[in-house]
Amino acid sequence: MVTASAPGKVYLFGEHAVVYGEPAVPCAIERRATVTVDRRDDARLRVESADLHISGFTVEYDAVGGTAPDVDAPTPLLEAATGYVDAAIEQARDAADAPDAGFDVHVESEIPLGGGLGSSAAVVVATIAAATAALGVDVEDREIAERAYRAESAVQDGEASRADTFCSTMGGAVRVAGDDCRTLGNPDLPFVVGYDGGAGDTGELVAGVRALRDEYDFAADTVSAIGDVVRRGETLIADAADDPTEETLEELGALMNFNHGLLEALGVSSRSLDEMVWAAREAGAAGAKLTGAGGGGCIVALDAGEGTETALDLTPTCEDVFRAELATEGVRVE
Ligand SMILES: Nc1ncnc2c1ncn2[C@@H]1O[C@H](COP(=O)(O)OP(=O)(O)OP(=O)(O)O)[C@@H](O)[C@H]1O
Ligand SMILES: C[C@@](O)(CCO)CC(=O)[O-]
Repeated sequence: MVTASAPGKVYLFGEHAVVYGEPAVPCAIERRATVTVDRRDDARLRVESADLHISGFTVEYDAVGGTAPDVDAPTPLLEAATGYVDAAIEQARDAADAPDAGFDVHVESEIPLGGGLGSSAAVVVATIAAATAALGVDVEDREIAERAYRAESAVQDGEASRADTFCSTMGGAVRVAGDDCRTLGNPDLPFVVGYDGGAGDTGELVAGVRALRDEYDFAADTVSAIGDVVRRGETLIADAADDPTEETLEELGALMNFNHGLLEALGVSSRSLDEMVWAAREAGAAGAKLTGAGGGGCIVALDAGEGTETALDLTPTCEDVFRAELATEGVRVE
């Protein structure tokens, strides 16, 4: 039995635009997905996740030959339950050259599903790390990240960037542009997260932005403008390494506000996300924006004081609010 965990993330800047090669800066946060795998004697895969909203639901199916799982549940639900774990196990088998390896997989996660905190990336990264360790192969972090990207990309029909999976693997703040993935160290940023209890469909939201960008030059320009915001923002990250000054936080916050406006223009915000963003700003946050794919889920604000937490607590559309510590450690075998 091997257990591995990997962190979720918030985007300081750059989601969606990163799908088109612009840079993005996600930061790993101390909310982790933990995956335990057990080798089986056969080639089957059994996935168990307490966090999926299909209570008591486990799936067991033949991993070889694509035999459909023998359970009475609608296909989309099944795909949601198994898709990412399945693709991650496929990557682990490939890394270990063990195409017939079967596993019992147990997933536990502190990351809300589809809420913009990178739940799928964390599950995929932790699954690959646990399963490769169980198969006795030593896989470097960069290879885990690349394989996790391939797994996400396969599930999301090729519409994924390397940002979520690289960040979850490496921890800290990272910069991703296309296949250029770098670590940026551990900025000391006072992240506050507000969660509306909802979720967005990443695939649909990414497809929506693509359609806008194809139809309107100004939508393509909006995507490029997000890239400009990121290029400006990343120059401030080094200043935020240790006890950032108020000016650094103010400028980072202003750029986050700008980034949110551009995402809003691309149609990926929602009323509840906007309400939480405004509650944070009015409470004195240096800046606030949605994080991740959008549509519903989480916002991230920068506020070293108590104001944003108090204001979000009082915001009717906000279901949960918490201070998010940077996860300096990425994936780890426990
Ligand atoms: N604990 C879990 N157990 C099993 N599958 C999970 C778990 N958490 C996430 N997933 C899978 O990931 C999917 C959500 O991934 P999706 O990329 O849509 O959102 P996200 O990663 O949380 O948000 P974002 O991409 O906006 O950061 C779920 O539908 C499920 O298939
Ligand atoms: C919307 C998006 O940019 C981030 C989702 O967390 C999609 C991706 O980068 O794969």
